[in-house]
Amino acid sequence: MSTLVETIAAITPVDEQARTAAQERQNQLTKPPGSLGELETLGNQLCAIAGTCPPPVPEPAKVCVFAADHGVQQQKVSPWPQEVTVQMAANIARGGAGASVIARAAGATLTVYDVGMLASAEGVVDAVVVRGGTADFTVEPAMTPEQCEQAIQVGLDAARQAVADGFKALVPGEVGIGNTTPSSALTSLFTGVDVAEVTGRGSGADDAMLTRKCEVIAQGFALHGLTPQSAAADPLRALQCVGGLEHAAMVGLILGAAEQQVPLVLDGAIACSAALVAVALCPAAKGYLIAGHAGVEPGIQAVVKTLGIRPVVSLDLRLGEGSGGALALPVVVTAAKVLREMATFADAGVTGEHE
Ligand SMILES: Cc1cc2ncn([C@H]3O[C@H](COP(=O)(O)O)[C@@H](O)[C@H]3O)c2cc1C
Ligand SMILES: O=C(O)c1cccnc1
Repeated sequence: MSTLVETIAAITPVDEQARTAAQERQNQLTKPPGSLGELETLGNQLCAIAGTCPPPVPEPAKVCVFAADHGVQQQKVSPWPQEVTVQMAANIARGGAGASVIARAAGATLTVYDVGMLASAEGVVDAVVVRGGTADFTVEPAMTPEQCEQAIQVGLDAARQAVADGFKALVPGEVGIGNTTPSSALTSLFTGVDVAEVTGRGSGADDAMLTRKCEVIAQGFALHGLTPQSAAADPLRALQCVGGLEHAAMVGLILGAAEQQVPLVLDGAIACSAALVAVALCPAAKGYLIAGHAGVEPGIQAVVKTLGIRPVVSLDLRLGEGSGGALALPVVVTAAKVLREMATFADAGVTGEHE
């Protein structure tokens, strides 16, 4: 079981030579060059991740859903009662949630990990860091440094186990009532974009609640002395002060995927905010990230812009749970198959020269 420090040291940048080889192959395939658009870019990225062209087909995939509760919900930042986290974790594990259905449709396996809900839930892996979840970050740091480290380790271990079990792509998912508030806090810190611009209605906040979410985040920043500069200098402290246990676990999953050199297909605003922390900790991890979808939460846009990645699907989702990442999986698989299965001009006897 290697630690976060060892994992970061083991992550290598993706292979740019393999990306170049992939682009050359794209140009030999029986299509006008560039005609498969961003599917080509995605296929090329899969080659860079695997270090080989054509790339392996990234299936089967595993969706790892981390479930936790949030002390900041004491400030009423979500319209839903906190017990919904446990209830939904059980529902996701049972197969009845949105992400369960979408993962099934994509042929992906989904596992739910409890990293700190109010209570245990049936069918959910016990990886509890602290029962009851984080502390209210308007009063004290959300996590102790040890809790934060332990939650990251849950994600790292989940990634390693998944790859050891034969999974070829990973999707981070989450459930946690109130978790769009810590997500917006992290996204604002690591993009430098104003809190108001990256904070949305989450699971249904009205205007008054939306305003309160922004105020609560500002309060947290003031209490913990957090600025984009301090977050960049010490990303773990920012995560520990205003993040959530599931955010920390997703940071671990993302870094674990990069270490294992498998593609990591991001979900919505919450997973995207964790990706920013992972990349702040280890810039080389960026090359392994695929933006699953462009959803409704405004934070997603700020993240994909900062990371320079383009969402695969855009269907106005605002669910989380890993749903948007899972929905993108068939497209990611297709991008690999194009490079593996399309005939070249030479193979097919099609004239490749043109004016
Ligand atoms: C029934 C239900 C199912 C969900 N599945 C994901 N979320 C999503 O909504 C929550 C975040 O939004 P907020 O910050 O507004 O609480 C998280 O649980 C997230 O996974 C759900 C929310 C609800 C209510
Ligand atoms: O973008 C998301 O993942 C999201 C949006 C709203 C609520 N929960 C999650």
